[in-house]
Amino acid sequence: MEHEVKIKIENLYKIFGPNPKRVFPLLEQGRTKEEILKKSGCVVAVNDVSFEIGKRETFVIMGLSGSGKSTLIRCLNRLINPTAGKILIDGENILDMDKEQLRKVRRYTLSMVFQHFGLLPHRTVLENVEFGLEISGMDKETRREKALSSLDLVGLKGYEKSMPDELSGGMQQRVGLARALANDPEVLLMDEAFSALDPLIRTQMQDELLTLQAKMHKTIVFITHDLDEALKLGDRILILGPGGVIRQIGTPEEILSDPADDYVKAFVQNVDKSKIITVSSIMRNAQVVNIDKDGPGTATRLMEKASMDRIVVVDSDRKLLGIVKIDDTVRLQKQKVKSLESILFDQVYTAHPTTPISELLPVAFDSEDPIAVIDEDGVFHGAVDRGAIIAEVSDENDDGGPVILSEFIEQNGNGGKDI
Ligand SMILES: Nc1ncnc2c1ncn2[C@@H]1O[C@H](COP(=O)(O)OP(=O)(O)OP(=O)(O)O)[C@@H](O)[C@H]1O
Repeated sequence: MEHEVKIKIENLYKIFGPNPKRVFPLLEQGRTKEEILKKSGCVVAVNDVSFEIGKRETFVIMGLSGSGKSTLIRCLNRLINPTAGKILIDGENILDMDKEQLRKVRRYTLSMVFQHFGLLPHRTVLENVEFGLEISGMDKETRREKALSSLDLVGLKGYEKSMPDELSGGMQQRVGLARALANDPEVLLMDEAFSALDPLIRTQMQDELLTLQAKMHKTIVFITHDLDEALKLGDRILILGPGGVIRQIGTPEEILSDPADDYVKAFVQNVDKSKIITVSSIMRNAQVVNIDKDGPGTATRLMEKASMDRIVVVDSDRKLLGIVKIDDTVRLQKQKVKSLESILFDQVYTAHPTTPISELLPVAFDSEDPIAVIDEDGVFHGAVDRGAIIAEVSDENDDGGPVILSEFIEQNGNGGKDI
C-alpha cells in the first residue's frame, strides 16, 4: 500500500430520520440498530467509522445489503451529508466546504461510477462522456479531445456515435467509466459498478479495471457485496457489518488468514485461501552462500551451524544459481577444492513472490525440498517449506482447507507420502 494518505475518515456517522442527534446517547448505551429505530424512528446507517485510504490504493468497502456501503460512499462526495465526523481529502475536511468549494472537489477531485450506469439515453456515447466536462464549463474542442481519449482508454474507440441503448451492459458501463475518467479525477468512487453485469462480462471488467489502475494509479473506492470481487480488486478491504460498523480492515490475505471475528469468519469460510494467499506471505528467510566469495568450507560451516543438509548458492547480485549439499561440500574440502562450481545442483523448484500457493501444491506433494522464491530478475528472496504450504491450506479452522487437500489428493494422489 502507498503510505501517502488521500482520504481520511474520522468518527463518521450517518443517521437517517428526524432529529438524528438525539440518537447519540442511545448509541453510547450500546443500543442496537433495531432498538434505536423503534425508540427514535431513526436508522443508523454508518456508525462511528474511521479509516484512511492511501493514494494509488484500490480500497474496497464490502458488506451485506443494508450494512451502509452506499451511504458511506455517498458521504465521501456529500451526495449524502453525514450527521457527524470528518472526511479529509488531502487534509481538507469536505464537511467544512461551502457550495463552491464542494463543486470544485466534485468536478476535479472525485468522480463517481454508478451501478446502473446513469447514462443520458438521448445523447450519443461521445456526448455522454462530454457531458460532465460541458457542465464544468470546458470549451468544446478540449472536451471533445478529452472525451475521445477517455473512450479510447476504456476500449470504446469507434462507438462514439452509438446511442446507449445500442450497447450491451458491459459497454454501457465502459461509457460510465469513460465519463468518470474524462476529467482525470484523483479519486474514483465506484458504487457496485459491476454488480448489474453478467458474470462473464463482470469478470472482464474487473480485469480491465486492474489493468487500467496499473496505468492510472488513482485512488479508487470500490463498493461491492461480492467477496470474490473484493478479494480480486482490493489492495485493502473494509468489511462493514450490520448497523454500519467496521468489522475489519485489511489486505485480502489478512482478512482470509486472520478474520477479526465470527462475522468476518462466516464471510470468508468458503473461499479457497490457496488461490489468494501468495508465496511472499509464507516465505521464510534462508541462508545463502555467495559463489564468488564462499567456498566449501564456509558452506559446510553454515550448514552445520543451522543443522541443514543443503544451502542456497547465489552470485554477487544475489541471483539464484542452485543449491549445494553437505556431503559434497565436505568431500570438496577434503580434496582441497576451493570453488563450489562443480557440485552446484541447479534443479531447484522456484516460485515468484506473487504466485498463489495453490500453484505450489503439486510441488509440495512432489518434493521434500524447500521452494526457492525468486523475482523476475532471478534474485533470491527466501524459501517456502512444503510443510508451510500444506499447513496454510489445511488450517483446522478453515472449512475450505481439507476440501482442497482431499480434492487435490483425489486428482493427483499423494505419492504415498504422509500429509
Ligand atoms: N434515505 C434514507 N432514509 C432512511 N433510511 C435509509 C436511507 N437510505 C438508506 N437507509 C437505510 O440505511 C441503511 C444502510 O443503507 P445502504 O443503502 O447504505 O446499505 P448498503 O450496504 O448500500 O445496502 P445495499 O447493498 O442493499 O444497497 C439501511 O438500513 C437503509 O434502509
